[in-house]
Amino acid sequence: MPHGKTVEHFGKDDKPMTNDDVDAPPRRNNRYLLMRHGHSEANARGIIISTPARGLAHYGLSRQGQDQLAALLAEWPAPAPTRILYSDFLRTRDTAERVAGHFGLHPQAEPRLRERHFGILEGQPDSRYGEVWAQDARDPAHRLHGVESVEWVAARMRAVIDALEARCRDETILLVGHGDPLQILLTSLEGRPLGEHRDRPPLAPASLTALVCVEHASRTRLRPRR
Ligand SMILES: O=C(O)[C@H](O)COP(=O)(O)O
Repeated sequence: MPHGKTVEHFGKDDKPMTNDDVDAPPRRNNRYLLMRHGHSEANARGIIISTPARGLAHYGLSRQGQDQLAALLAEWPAPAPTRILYSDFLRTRDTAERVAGHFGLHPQAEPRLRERHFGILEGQPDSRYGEVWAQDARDPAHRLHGVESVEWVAARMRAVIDALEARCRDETILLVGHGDPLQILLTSLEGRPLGEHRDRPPLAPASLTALVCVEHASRTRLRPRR
């Protein structure tokens, strides 16, 4: 399959979008859209919020994140989801509920989509991600600072896809999650070494990535055409 920038007509209203990456994927029963939550209060404060104790009830979308969601929903650059699963952290729940409301769906909480647990770095400045990511590149099984290993994150994220493949057919399923877990999932699905997950361009808040799909043999980062 070719690599490079292409334009593909993709979506219920046939809006063209760019895709920066085209890979040969396995055939799947469903189409998947991966979404990072909108900009959050934790992102705004530059801190790591990775534990259910804090993340389930606090640190929802910032004003910037709410605006990102409104803009995305005004010009949704993908097929309409038929099912939405989300990490039950507040920032992802809020994101999922806004998308679900727009499409008239009832989103389902899926704890396996939660943020990677960053151990003793919880509440620390997000500048500390770098030391974990550096160690990830050396050893995807490491638990430096008590963080959840890349291997564990990959396993629980892959399990979500596997379960959906087993029970759903021909659906467009939106998974709303967090930066590291989604990057790790993509790296795993591409069959690349898990330690390379931060070699991918970072997924921006409120970004949408299509993981293809029955009809379309490509993996596509989606953007409305400006
Ligand atoms: O990838 C990252 O920078 C962190 O996982 C951020 O987590 P978040 O997506 O919950 O902000």
